[in-house]
Amino acid sequence: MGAIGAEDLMTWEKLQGMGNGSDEKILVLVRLRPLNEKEIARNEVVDWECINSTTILYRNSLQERSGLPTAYSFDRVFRGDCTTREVYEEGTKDIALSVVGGINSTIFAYGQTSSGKTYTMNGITEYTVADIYDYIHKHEERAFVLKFAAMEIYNEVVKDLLSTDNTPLRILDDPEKGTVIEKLTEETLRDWNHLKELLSICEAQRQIGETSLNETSSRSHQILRLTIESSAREFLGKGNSTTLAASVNFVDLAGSERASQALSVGQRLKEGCHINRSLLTLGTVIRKLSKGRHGHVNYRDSKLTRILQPALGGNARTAIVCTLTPARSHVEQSRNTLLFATCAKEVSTNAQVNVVMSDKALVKQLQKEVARLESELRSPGSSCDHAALLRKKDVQIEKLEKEIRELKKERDLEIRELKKERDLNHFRIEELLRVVQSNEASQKLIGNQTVNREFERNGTAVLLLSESSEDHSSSDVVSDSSKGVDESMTGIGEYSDDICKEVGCIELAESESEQDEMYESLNQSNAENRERSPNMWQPRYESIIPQETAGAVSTRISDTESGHSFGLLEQKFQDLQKTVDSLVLPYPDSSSPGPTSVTDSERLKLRASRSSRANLMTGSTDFEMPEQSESTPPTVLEQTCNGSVFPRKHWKFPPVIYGASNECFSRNDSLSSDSGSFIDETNNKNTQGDEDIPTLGSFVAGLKEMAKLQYENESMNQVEEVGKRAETNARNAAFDPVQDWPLKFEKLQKLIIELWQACNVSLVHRTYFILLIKDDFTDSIYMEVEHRRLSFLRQTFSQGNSAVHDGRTLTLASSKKALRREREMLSWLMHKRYTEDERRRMYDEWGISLNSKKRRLQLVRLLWSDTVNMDHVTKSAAIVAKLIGFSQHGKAHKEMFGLSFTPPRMSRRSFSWKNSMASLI
Ligand SMILES: Nc1ncnc2c1ncn2[C@@H]1O[C@H](COP(=O)(O)OP(=O)(O)OP(=O)(O)O)[C@@H](O)[C@H]1O
Repeated sequence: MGAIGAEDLMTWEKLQGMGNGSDEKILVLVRLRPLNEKEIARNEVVDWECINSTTILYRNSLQERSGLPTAYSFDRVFRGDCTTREVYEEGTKDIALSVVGGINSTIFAYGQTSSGKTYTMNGITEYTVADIYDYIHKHEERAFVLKFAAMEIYNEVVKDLLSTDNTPLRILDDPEKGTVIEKLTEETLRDWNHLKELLSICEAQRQIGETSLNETSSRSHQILRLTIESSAREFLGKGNSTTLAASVNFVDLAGSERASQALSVGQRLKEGCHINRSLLTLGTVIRKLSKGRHGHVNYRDSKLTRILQPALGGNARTAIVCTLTPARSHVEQSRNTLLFATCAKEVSTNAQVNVVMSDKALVKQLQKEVARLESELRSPGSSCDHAALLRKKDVQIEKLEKEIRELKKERDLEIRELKKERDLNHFRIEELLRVVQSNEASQKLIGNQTVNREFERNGTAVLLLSESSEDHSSSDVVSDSSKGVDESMTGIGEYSDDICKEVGCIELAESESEQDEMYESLNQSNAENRERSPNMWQPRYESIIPQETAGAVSTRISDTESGHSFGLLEQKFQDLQKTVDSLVLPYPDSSSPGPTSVTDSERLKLRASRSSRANLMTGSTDFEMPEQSESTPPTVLEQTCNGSVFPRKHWKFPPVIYGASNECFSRNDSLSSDSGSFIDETNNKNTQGDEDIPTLGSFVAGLKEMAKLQYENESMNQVEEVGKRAETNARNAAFDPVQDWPLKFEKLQKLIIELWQACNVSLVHRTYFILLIKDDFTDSIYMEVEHRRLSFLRQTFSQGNSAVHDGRTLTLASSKKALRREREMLSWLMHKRYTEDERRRMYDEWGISLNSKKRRLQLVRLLWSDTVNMDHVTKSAAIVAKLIGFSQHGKAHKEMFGLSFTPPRMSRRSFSWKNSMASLI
């Protein structure tokens, strides 16, 4: 069964003028019956009046004041004196007879018990069937087949009224036919009399129920279904006939006094045990449908609504006759019936003519449809439309693909950034863990150490912490007493290295107040110690506390634009340090004695060292030395090279020299960030220890300084550079700085290594540099600047000139001397960092006889001596790194100290040092 085609519809419309497949509201009729005998006997008052053909009015003066509506309008209302014939003719006939034209229809009778439902429905059924037969007789050109079925729904059980078998019937869902009742008797009517017989059977069946159970008739639903199929006689037997098929349902519902509860709330809903489920669901379905066909409609909640689903918002024309009892005593039920009717009149159905086509007719129909579509495709206008549509779609697809590509790119970038951040965090955590572990180890070490104070040969007092467990090999002791290095000095190195250096590198940002407190503590302790031993603390302070710090650099440059940006970088750096601090804490200090026994002097030293590192790393400015430092004799270097005295500037290692140009080197206000880590070379001959090793912090500060100076220089030359750039770019059109960097890196690295050697640059500096600065393009700025500085320095030295840096004059001779001192210090550290076995293996590897003297010194002198062999360079760097306690986590160090930076994406045309520097900010 399916919707009829246009031609068939026209045929039907000609016949009936209806069934065009559009939405149609349910027809709602209200029939008021007259007072019955009992009611008259009770002197019931009639409160309802049909004031016209569509409106019924409640006339009770008391109720009028209750605020409830008094007038109700419907499609048609019938007074008590109206006959059923009138109700049929003027109300339901049109809908009921739709069935002959292939349109499903349903007529409901709804109302409270004894309101006249059965009375009305019996009449309507009879008149309809009579009219159907009349129609059949008048349309002999068509062959009709009538089938009749009847059922009753009681207590949600479906019963066949044409069968004596009381077995409940099942409701099934058929994919083609929709909802069907299994095994329901369907009689093909022979004639009108036959139908009358069947109706009698139904009545009898219901009658049985009525007698066996009180009120059954008012609590059961009866559905009489008449199905009509019709075909044009001329096509019958030819295989191409079209059949119209539809059913009309006559539904006599249960008494609505139960149904009213479905429309009520509160107290009445509690009477659930008496509520007829099918009526309740009918009310709910009608209410939902009255608000439009939105959302789920619970047809399947009851047998009635499931069976009559097409009549409730589906493919059917529907009429509801609401019957009313006029008596005042039933006013509440009457109102509920009118409420239901009001909802029902808002419900729409969509009836269509149902046609059953023979296979042949179906093929013919399909062929016609194919022909129509082919002709559409062939017509030039439509194909042109298709082409245009396709082009439009193509453009849309392209646009979408582009958007997807963009989004993908953005996502990839984000992922890359996140990965970088993750890696950085990973390294930071590893580094922190390492430092925390070192810190713990250091604290244990302090607890185990014994405190010794000895006066050195030069009369300087130092605090010695020697580990009782330390086993020193006499063969490895540097015997040159003139160097002032003694085995008993080991403790200093251990102490400062484990506590001051490693912790100092991480334990960075001290608050200003804490620094002040430390400074006071230092002064106080100094004063006390001066009383005990006037010179005792002096060298120590000199060796530990820096005069200028990396922070001084940022302060100094903060006036300039580039300095301001550089300051931001420093700020970033400090933020990181704070985070590190929070992770490293609690750290034993004088205010919170740790579990180990640490003397005041040890604590003092610890704090002094901490302060120095903190000061160095945080970039705090002008951490003034205790006044004793003022009396420190000027270094030989300072006196001989510069001719003037620079209090508190002490150099022990070959200087790490930075500076963009002559002016930069000679700037008196340029404070070397690493100077603070160099100690007096004359006064401290005997106090050498690895605490004197330039820290990674100082190295980093130096790198930043040189990069910053380069940036400043670039800024000054910017105008000039812009002019040259076009020419350079044109010349280097095929040059990609990023892609070509690895090659350039190799060349630069070679040159730098040679220059280090030529300029006697500190081995520690070389090691830091080689381990931190790799062939990553982001490091290119440091490589370039280092190369420029060294080139300048070698040129200066070769001309016999001296370079002035940080107020100090540097010459080839002085740098040589400093390098020699550094080698001595490193040789002394060798027995600390390497076991005897390890040292022996190294001597063997480096071709040093085990019987020879000063083997450590011999080895250290070999380090960094070959500028061509990269294997030699790598091994040298590894050994120096181990000696100075520098971990190989180059990347972690770079990230931690803010050395790593990603240059902005640059094209060949825009590449410049300024861009590289800008990315530092
Ligand atoms: N319009 C009417 N004119 C005269 N008598 C009527 C009318 N309507 C109903 N009656 C009479 O009222 C009585 C009850 O009618 P009917 O049985 O049709 O009510 P009902 O609503 O079907 O009740 P139930 O729900 O209990 O089956 C019947 O005796 C019937 O003849």
